[in-house]
Amino acid sequence: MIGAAGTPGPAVPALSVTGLGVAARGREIVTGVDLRIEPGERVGLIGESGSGKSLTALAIMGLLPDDLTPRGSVRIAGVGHDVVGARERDLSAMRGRDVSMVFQEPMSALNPTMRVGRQIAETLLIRRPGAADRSEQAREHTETSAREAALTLMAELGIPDPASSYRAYPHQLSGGQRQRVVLAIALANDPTLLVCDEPTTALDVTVQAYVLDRIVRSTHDRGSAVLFISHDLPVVASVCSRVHVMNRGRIVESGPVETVFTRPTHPYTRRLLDASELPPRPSSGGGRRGATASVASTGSVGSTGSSSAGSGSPAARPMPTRRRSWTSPA
Ligand SMILES: Nc1ncnc2c1ncn2[C@@H]1O[C@H](COP(=O)(O)OP(=O)(O)OP(=O)(O)O)[C@@H](O)[C@H]1O
Repeated sequence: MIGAAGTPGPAVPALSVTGLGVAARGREIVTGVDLRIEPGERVGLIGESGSGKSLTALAIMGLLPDDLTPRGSVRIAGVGHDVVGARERDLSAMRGRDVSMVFQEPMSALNPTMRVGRQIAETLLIRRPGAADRSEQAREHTETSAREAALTLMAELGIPDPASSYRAYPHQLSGGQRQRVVLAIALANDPTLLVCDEPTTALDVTVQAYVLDRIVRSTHDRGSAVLFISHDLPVVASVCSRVHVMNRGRIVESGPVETVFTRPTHPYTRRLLDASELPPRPSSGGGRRGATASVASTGSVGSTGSSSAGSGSPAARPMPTRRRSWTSPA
């Protein structure tokens, strides 16, 4: 395990999930999920549609709908309570401060009637301890610094012309720009853990590479751990160092991306890989054509570098750019 600064990390994991289950009307949909993510580490969660990835993510965020019941344990570094069974007040304090989430569709995470810069600045203000109690003058100063911090974040995430984008409403931005605003909100308080659920699936492939690159770089710079959910295996290969494979609510295989994607042991993982756009494995018979292009050519995610998260380079490994919609490998 390697910490964000390239030195052996502390014993406390960023995320520790033990025996997580999610039940609907007594029927368990997610069962016995164990996950551990070290500080600064990026870990993928893959599996076909309906395998339970999103429910796992929502349970980690304490965001399950009322008709679903979690069990087991979800601990996040710096949070003094278990997420499972916590009060809504504690969960809401935790979200945005210790853990943030980026969903597939940015519009669902943004307030359509508020300027985007204001939405980023408010996240900074709300989470700043004591912000509401300060004198008017001190508060004004805090608001000015929040605005400046929001502009800096927007520039960091490659939102063009931050000063004028700050004043834009969500509908005035492109999908890729909106997702970068969501990312800015998610990263505003340097969360311990960022959960990404198909963060680039709705984006055009060229924008996708750029947004992925920003996710990798910005979380690396902050030492934030990432749980990265995707059905797109090349994307997972480009972002993550370890991966968990989920099938029918259970994790069936886990390991370093390089191992799982080249020498899978579970038949379900093999089927997933065979249906993916990853280059053929030596043992897979070579029936599939491998993708040839790498995002390295765009100077983006996965150009070179170590496959270990937080080891100095934010990049993981080359990512083939050809992609298609997921279909069940079964
Ligand atoms: N509120 C609910 N009540 C009952 N079943 C649900 C509920 N929400 C989700 N499910 C079921 O739980 C299973 C897992 O859903 P989940 O959304 O976690 O899958 P997923 O792996 O994220 O799929 P996708 O990649 O399509 O998002 C699915 O069969 C889904 O229909």
